[in-house]
Amino acid sequence: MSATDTRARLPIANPAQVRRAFLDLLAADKGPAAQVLVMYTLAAGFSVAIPVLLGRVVDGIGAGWGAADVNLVCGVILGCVALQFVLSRLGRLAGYRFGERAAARLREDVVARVLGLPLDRVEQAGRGDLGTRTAADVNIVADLLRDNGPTIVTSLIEVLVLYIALFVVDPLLGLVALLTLPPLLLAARRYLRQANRVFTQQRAAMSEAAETLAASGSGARTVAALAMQEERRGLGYARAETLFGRFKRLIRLQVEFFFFLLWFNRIQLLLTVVAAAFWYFQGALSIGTAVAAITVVVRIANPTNGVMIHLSDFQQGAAALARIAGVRLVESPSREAVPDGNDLRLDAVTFGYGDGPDVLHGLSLHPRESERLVVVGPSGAGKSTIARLLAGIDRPRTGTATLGGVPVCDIAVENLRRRVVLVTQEHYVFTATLRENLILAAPDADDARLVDALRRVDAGWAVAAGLDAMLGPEHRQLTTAEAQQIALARVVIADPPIVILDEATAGIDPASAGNVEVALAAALAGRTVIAIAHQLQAAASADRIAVVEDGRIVEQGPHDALLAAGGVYAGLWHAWQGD
Ligand SMILES: Nc1ncnc2c1ncn2[C@@H]1O[C@H](COP(=O)(O)OP(=O)(O)OP(=O)(O)O)[C@@H](O)[C@H]1O
Repeated sequence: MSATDTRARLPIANPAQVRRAFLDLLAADKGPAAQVLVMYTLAAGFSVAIPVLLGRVVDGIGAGWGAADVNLVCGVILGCVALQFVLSRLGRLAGYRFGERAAARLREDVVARVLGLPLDRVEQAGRGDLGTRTAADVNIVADLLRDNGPTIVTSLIEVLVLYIALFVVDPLLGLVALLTLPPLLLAARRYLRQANRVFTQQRAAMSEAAETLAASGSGARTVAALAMQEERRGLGYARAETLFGRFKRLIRLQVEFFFFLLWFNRIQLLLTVVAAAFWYFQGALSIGTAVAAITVVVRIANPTNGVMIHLSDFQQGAAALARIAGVRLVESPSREAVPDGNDLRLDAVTFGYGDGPDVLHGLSLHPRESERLVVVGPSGAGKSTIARLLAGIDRPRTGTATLGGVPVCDIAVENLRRRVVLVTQEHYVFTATLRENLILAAPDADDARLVDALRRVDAGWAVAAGLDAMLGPEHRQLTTAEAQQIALARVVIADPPIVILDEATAGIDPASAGNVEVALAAALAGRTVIAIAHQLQAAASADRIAVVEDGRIVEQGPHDALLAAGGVYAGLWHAWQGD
């Protein structure tokens, strides 16, 4: 199968869909979300009371208050400080709890959705895109919900309450402070627009870089065999360079905006001080009111900066959520058809990958029950594509691929895999226990059935290790032959009537070939087998051989008959024999 770097990316949710996804997250935990909001609002209220009361003390001293009055108000101020501290801590704690729960829900949801995606869509999307969405993007949204989200909400509430308080203290000074806001809002809007664009580009560049890295890593042997190291390295550097450029642009934008913020705070304070001084000397306001208003404006700077600085986090979170919610937009055709029996067949199918040309041209193939059918043909003829259509991974463009009279792609995956199992060269062993690796094939299988399957595929080493043994790179690293035995044990456990083998035994070193042969014979006994073969050795003993050339079946029959016919198969056979 050829791997390309131009992939059909998964969709990205539009702003309305992102809002919906965000509201869904909030709605799933309404109570705690409301609790966070109430605590922060109360904390902001007490925080605003402090400068207002301070102004009272200043005016009170001017009006001849005694020590008892001053002490009383100062005591109230201290009480406000304590309450504000306690409430904001409690709010933060509730915010963290809410954020953690929401992040966990999001993570579980996206993993479940990715696992439910049609296989051809997963392949088209590529590991980089899916990996970025399920890991990096979920982390960004989780951070937003846990850390920056509560900070933005607190800061926003505090800013609102402080402006209201400023108007209550002195409407004219409130107006002066408010007049400085339009330039800030305009600058924030401009910054967000640019940052959004750069951030989206940066995320895309990150996916591309991850994709290139994953493809070069998993295809390392092919890269080495085709001497493509320089090309892959060049592509990797180019993608990393693009990513670095996007990072730099984002940071430059942030630095410029933060510099603007610094000057905004200073100018807002300067204007308020000048206006307060002017109206004080005019006798329009008391010194206490001036002190209270100026203290409020000083306090406004911090939460304003908090909101502004975290706005880009909010935006990054929204962009990440758009990518996560995009996974939901992939249409998964409903698979509710129920096959009547296990008759698997291709009838006049044409198929091509993506928008590419047809690679199968009106091909028909009908494996009979318990038949051992071997499909041979030159490289690129379409053998693996036939296996994919039979296994229900891809849907034909025209013609039909049916099992028990219904389209294979319309059968629920769990139902289909009980009847048809595809074994490829890629035998994935998960970092998990041996039991967990086996039980994937039949979740209700008990230990005795698992051990029996291991014995049947001659995996004595696995029986000795025990079902609780951990497998995977950091535990027990399996050889290719051992991984293959696990894959074949899964077939025995799943016990399907039909098995499709796509180069399942390729890549095995001759020393282990004996073990694998035993395992294979055990896994295939009594089943209908469709084997895609490169080694013609396997074909000689087949019930029937189908020869594929350029997406068409050009010959069919048993080995001896095809050899005697002297056609394409005979040519391949003699070439393989080295005659
Ligand atoms: N994912 C894909 N995207 C685009 N084209 C593909 C893809 N997989 C296969 N093809 C193309 O489809 C055609 C048939 O490929 P297929 O892998 O089915 O052939 P094959 O006979 O199994 O070849 P091989 O023996 O080399 O595996 C080839 O031209 C191949 O380049």
